This record gives sequence, structure tokens and C-alpha cells, in this order.
Amino acid sequence: MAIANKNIIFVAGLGGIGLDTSREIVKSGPKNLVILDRIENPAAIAELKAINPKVTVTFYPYDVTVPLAETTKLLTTVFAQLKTVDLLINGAGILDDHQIERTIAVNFTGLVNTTTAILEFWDKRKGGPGGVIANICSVTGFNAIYQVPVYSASKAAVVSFTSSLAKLAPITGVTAYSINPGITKTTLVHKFNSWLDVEPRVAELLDEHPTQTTLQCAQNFVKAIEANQNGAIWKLDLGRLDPVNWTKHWDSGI
Ligand SMILES: NC(=O)c1ccc[n+]([C@@H]2O[C@H](COP(=O)([O-])OP(=O)(O)OC[C@H]3O[C@@H](n4cnc5c(N)ncnc54)[C@H](O)[C@@H]3O)[C@@H](O)[C@H]2O)c1
Ligand SMILES: CCCCCCO
Repeated sequence: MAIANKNIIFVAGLGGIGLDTSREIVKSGPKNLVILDRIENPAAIAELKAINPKVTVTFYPYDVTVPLAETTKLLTTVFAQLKTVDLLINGAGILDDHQIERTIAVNFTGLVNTTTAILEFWDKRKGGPGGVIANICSVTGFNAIYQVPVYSASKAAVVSFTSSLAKLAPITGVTAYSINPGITKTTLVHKFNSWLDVEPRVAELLDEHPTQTTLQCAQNFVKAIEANQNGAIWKLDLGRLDPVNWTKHWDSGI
């Protein structure tokens, strides 16, 4: 998908990975970039507008843990503004294995609800135009950082959900792929709680290994958007962009 002249909704577009990705997206000249995020950062919005004045950048406060009806109401406002939406990026995530229920609520349920809500507008069975969803999951969704089993499991859940969305595309008209960064230098990973404090030094230990910058991640994120490959499982690690070939161990047959 060429980003030029498209309408994009970016949930969590102001975070560490999010803001650098928003910067790279704006450079590619979409018609509209609508950022939905829990954090408000008017300076960042102003900066995005300044990067490319031809792009209309809009912000709406959004907490992905709100009831589905509230998400649908917000999307109704966004669609009234944009008329059409080409790409939804779901990027909200927290990393704190002391917050078990909130981790699942944000990282999994929030992504599922936002996806469910936009299907109201996109589902071709309802006369919708279809669309594209890019879900920010994680390499920990493939192989856990086992000291944060709740976070890792929440990311495995969204990797799985995204793969199912892609297989459902012939029915819904909505394609999907997952964006799976490796360890990327943001405040999220600076310090965080392990489950039951099994490893209080988990962040320090990870920091002893190679990581990537948010800019490297963002530049590869845009390449994945442009590739627009339904069902792709993209690994964005150590400054690289690589497709992951998922091993099939069982087939439902349907
Ligand atoms: N940094 C990494 O190493 C890494 C690796 C793989 C995946 N990820 C994922 O990338 C995404 C961004 O992470 P980051 O490293 O930039 O961290 P970050 O903390 O800078 O960004 C998290 C983003 O999620 C938003 N968010 C959190 N809770 C929310 C809620 N309830 N409603 C709406 N938005 C909410 C935040 O406002 C922020 O924009 C997350 O989903 C994270 O799990 C990060
Ligand atoms: C340093 C731990 C990073 C965990 C986020 C990967 O999704």
C-alpha cells in the first residue's frame, strides 16, 4: 500500500515506537493521519504537522480499554471526518507483569475491540469497502521473555488473532498483518516488573544484548505498510525487516 494520499488511523501513534513511526508515515504524505492515544502531546502533533504541512494530522484521546460501544462512537466521529479509512494501526501496549488484568485488557482485549469496532464500517458483508489492519504485536509473541509471561502471552494472543483476521479476509474484505518489533529502545523497556518478581533485573539483563532504535523500527514499519502483505508476520529486529514463516503443527481442515 502506497502511503501517499491514504487515510490512516494510528492507535498509540504518540508512543516511543509510535511517534517515530508517525514521523516516517507523515514524510510519505498520507492525506490524513488520525492519531488515537491515551497520552496527549500537542507538541508532538504540532511537530508532525510541521514535518509535512500537506498532511492533515488529527488527534483524539482514546483509551483502548473503554467499552466497545465507546470505541464505535469514536470511530463514527473519525469516519464522519475522513469518509474513508485505508489503514488502521493498533499499537497500544503496556509492559508490567504486576498488572495482569490490565495487561490483557490493553494488549489483547483493547486491540480486539478496536478491530471489532472498525469492522462495523469496513465489513464487506455490510456493504463496507474493506480495509487493512496492522497490529503491533511482538517477537515475544513467538518466543516469550518468560520472566514476563503475562506480557508475552498477551502478544502471542494478538499474533494469533492477527493471523486469523488475515485468513478471514475473503469473508470480511479486511486484510491484516502483524508488526513484531524486537527489543527497541523506548521508555516501555527501560524498567518493568517481572511476574511475581521472578527476575527483578529483567530489564537490565535484556539491555546487555543488542537492541534497535525507534527510528530503525519506524523505517522498517513503513516498509511493511508499503508491502501490504495479508497474513505477513513481520519481524522488525536489530534494524532488519524479515518475514517469519510460521510452522504449521495442526490444521483444522476448515
Ligand atoms: N519497545 C519494545 O522493545 C517493543 C518490542 C515489541 C513490541 N512492542 C510494542 O510496541 C508498542 C509500543 O510500545 P513502545 O515500546 O513504543 O512503548 P511506549 O510505552 O512508548 O508506547 C506505548 C503506547 O501505547 C499507548 N497506550 C498504553 N495504554 C493505552 C491505552 N489503555 N489506551 C490507548 N493507548 C495506550 C501509550 O499511550 C503509547 O502510545 C506496544 O504495543 C509494545 O508492546 C515494543
Ligand atoms: C526489554 C523488554 C522488551 C519487551 C517488549 C518486547 O515486546
